[in-house]
Amino acid sequence: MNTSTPFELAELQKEARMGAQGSETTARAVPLIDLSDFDRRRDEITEQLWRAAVDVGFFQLVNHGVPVAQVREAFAMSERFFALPQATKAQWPLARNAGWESLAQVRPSTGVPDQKESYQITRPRMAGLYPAEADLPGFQATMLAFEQASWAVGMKVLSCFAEKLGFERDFFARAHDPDADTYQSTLRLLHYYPIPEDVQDKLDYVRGGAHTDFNCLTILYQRDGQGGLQVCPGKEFEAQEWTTVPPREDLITCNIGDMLMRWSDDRLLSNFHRVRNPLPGEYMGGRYSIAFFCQANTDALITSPSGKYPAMTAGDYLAERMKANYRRKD
Ligand SMILES: O=C(O)CCC(=O)C(=O)O
Ligand SMILES: [Fe+2]
Repeated sequence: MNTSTPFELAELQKEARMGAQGSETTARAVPLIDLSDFDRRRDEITEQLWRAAVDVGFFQLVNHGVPVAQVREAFAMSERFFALPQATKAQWPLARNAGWESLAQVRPSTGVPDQKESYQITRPRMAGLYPAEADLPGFQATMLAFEQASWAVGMKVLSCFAEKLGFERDFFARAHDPDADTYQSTLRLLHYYPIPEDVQDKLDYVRGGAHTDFNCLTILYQRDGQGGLQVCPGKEFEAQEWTTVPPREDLITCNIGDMLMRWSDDRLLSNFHRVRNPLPGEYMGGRYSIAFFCQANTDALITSPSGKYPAMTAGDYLAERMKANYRRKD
């Protein structure tokens, strides 16, 4: 664990203290919220989302409108992508949330690289970063459709938070305008490497280090049987008790990110989460997950109504967080 906290943002100072193993608890549950019949049930759903967001900061959505066939298709494409040779993927190096990296993300909580590779799609920044159609037929179209479907779920949830915060219903949809060239929401394909046999009984718990997300809201897809995700609610971060988030392919896991925490004056708290290594006897193969980060457009000004946080554009905010995560590449 890092003992010094050489970071300026308050979020990063907190994060640098979250690298310990902590303990696991089953005492709290991840709230499950049904989005079916959304327009008619909007008020009821808004109350449920708000309670989950305020109490725990993470929740799962069922009947969210993204067909499970589409989720499976996205995962199948993701597996095909990561199966490409390293040298091929290295042609699309990560820069500003677009492109591929392997073992490059060092979370401030752990100081060691996450045991994963990832590929990020931030639409306005993708020139030269997609595989050729001949090499991976249908990849780009599948991922762009999935990005759009995920954006729609994210904006539905954020529209409920907007109303509770006293903003216009479409406040966040405008701040995440997908047609603007300042758009910076990101679809991230993740692949945690399979655990080699010779270290299976020597693992520490870190596969992906503890962190809060930098964005407004995360939409996360997991695969049945590929667990490991754990969360620690923001308001309980001192206790460092972690709860497992069930990996179910029909659910979307959501968590509040730091942009929304600032925008809501800390009424909505971002939550720490991590991916722990499998324990002896658990599945030791690769873990695939897909995240969609609702990140306000670069020119959106994140203000804190009480003045607790200085106003900052979402572009500057994200750049600062990225710098702290990819220090070695600066
Ligand atoms: O892979 C996961 O389940 C979590 C990924 C994550 O937290 C992230 O990329 O921010
Ligand atoms: Fe995350």
